[in-house]
Amino acid sequence: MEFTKYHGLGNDFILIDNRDDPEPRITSDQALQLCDRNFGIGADGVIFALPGQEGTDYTMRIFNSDGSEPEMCGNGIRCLGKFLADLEGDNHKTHYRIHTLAGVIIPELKGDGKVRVDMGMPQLSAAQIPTVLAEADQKVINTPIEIADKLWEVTCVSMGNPHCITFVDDADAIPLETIGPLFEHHSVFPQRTNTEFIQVVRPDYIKMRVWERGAGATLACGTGACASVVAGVLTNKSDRICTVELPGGCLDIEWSETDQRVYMTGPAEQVFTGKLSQISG
Ligand SMILES: N[C@@H](CCC[C@H](N)C(=O)O)C(=O)O
Repeated sequence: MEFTKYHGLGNDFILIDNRDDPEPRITSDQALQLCDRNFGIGADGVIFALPGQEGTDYTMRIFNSDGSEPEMCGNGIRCLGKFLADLEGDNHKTHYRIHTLAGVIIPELKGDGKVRVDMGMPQLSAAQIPTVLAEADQKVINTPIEIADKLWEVTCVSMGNPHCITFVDDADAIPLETIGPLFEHHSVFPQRTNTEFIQVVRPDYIKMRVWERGAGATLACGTGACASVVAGVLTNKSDRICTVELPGGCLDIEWSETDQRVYMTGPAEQVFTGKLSQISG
């Protein structure tokens, strides 16, 4: 089976051409093996380009590196946009309507090589995130939660997948490997959560470190960057148009006042193609 490796700011994925079959060619257990950085190809996730449904061009499904299936992936959908264009060749489309478990998401290939994505509207009620940190129809903004003997004020946002955002003075000082899993698996998040630690450099420039559900510390998270700007606006800490600096580079995010949708612009690069010689499971 052929595959292509892409990354978006160092958030890396194995892309599989699955356009002739609505079922992913490999199982979640096999995805876990392929993502292993010593015994497999190495990646933060496996992404499938599947046939479209409900009037869309294609469907995206993704497995995290632990084999779990998230609803959406921001860096991944930019990579998918580039992958589809590469597969379609010279006459490729520039906009794709992609069916995901988080609804229809639209990546647009720009002339400068970047990909701008209409990420849809953020969801803000506790039930939508989901979390039990507030009543089902209430927002979670600057809500205290005790983790590792410390009170953290968190703001929760769903970009189709769950995000828990904390504003800190120094993002580099956060011990991600110890604190990240405590957020991810906390009982107030019934579907676990992605966790972002945000340092506001200026209202139009924030610095983010992320612990991803099902993947751990990654170099970038597109849905996390979108959720963090939404959280910044809700807490009066950031502008609606904001650059997010991640360990792997910068993303430009806009939470539009006009249509309330979030737009993300950033790079996606092909790294290599390969063939799987064997895969068990
Ligand atoms: N890296 C991604 C998010 C991937 C899914 C996430 N780990 C989850 O389980 O929700 C991004 O760029 O958005």
